[in-house]
Amino acid sequence: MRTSLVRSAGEALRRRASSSATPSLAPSAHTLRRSYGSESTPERKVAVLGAAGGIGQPLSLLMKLNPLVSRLSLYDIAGTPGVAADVSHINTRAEVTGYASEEQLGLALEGSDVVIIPAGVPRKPGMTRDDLFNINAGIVKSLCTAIAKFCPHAIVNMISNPVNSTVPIAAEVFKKAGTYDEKKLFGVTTLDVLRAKTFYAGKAGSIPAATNVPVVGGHAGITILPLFSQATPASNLSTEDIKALTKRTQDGGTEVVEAKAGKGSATLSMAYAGAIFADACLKGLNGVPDIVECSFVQSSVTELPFFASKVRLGKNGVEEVLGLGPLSGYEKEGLENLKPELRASIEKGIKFAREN
Ligand SMILES: NC(=O)C1=CN([C@@H]2O[C@H](COP(=O)(O)OP(=O)(O)OC[C@H]3O[C@@H](n4cnc5c(N)ncnc54)[C@H](O)[C@@H]3O)[C@@H](O)[C@H]2O)C=CC1
Ligand SMILES: O=C([O-])CC(=O)C(=O)O
Repeated sequence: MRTSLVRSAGEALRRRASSSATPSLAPSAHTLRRSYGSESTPERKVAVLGAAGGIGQPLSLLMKLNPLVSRLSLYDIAGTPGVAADVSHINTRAEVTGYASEEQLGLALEGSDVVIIPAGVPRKPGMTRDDLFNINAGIVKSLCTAIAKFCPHAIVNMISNPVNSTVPIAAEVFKKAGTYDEKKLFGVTTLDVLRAKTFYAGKAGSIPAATNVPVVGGHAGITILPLFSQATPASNLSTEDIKALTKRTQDGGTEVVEAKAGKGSATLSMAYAGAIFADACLKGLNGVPDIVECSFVQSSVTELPFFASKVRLGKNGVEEVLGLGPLSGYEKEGLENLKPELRASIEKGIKFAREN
């Protein structure tokens, strides 16, 4: 039956395989200890909600490859069995289970350490992220209601747009349920950071993987504020170049939406970004020191209640929300300009959650 619990199709096969002489590509316990610095790698359950979607599928694949994950729970309202069966055949540590209907959402969530949410509709050309609000706000609200019930202590990585509103919606749902922990709710803005790094490296001639650029604010248009004055390695790009890089970073999502011409928005780069951020959360939970990523979180860095900036991750989620550091005149101006839009999106989310 479609709605029945989809135990990973290859479980029996996998058990047989792991007890056979088949060489495993999964890292040995020794490698794990070496790589992650702790005595043993703890059991960690990660749930992906919206796992059969454009982001969900490659993200599920990447989480299956992550040696920090021991259980991978894949939930979607459509198409989960195929994705779960497919991903489950990869011979890595995580045991995969698929859940294909709302009645199974509780099982999907129970015991989760990290819940990643890429469920919801993506943009088409001509739309803003806020145009997704009417559909995605309800989806996020119902998923977060279930999280409050079945895994109230999980870290939540919100990908569904508009992130500037869906994170405040999640916070309100958790507050209503009495489970809100501001240290555990994250809007995923990692893709903005990847774009800023890539575009900057292209212009400055630095190695993309060795380039760093903090991105602060929010996750839509001008609310995305890359701080190229803090980029490393430093360069002496012209003001015009910095303005063009800023605009390209802010419009990065739209660039992909237009290139896909009606077939959705960023999925592959977003899956990579989501996997990087979830990995950082897992490392933080496992006590790996100095894990810092930008994320949209409850914040007192500005007068806005939620704001993206660098965040130090630890055993309880957010360990410290870091300040903005020194800003250029152009960035200070960008910061002031983004505040009204970001405030309005936050308030829209809060209002929706309180009234529905
Ligand atoms: N934070 C970010 O940087 C980014 C966010 N996004 C956002 O991520 C979201 C997903 O994008 P795509 O994967 O491309 O969309 P998609 O349409 O390909 O996949 C969405 C999936 O969510 C599922 N879904 C819908 N309602 C659900 C529910 N109630 N419970 C569980 N699953 C449900 C659908 O069945 C579908 O499989 C969109 O809102 C998009 O705007 C996209 C790119 C970057
Ligand atoms: O632009 C979109 O709609 C999807 C998104 O958030 C991104 O790619 O940054």
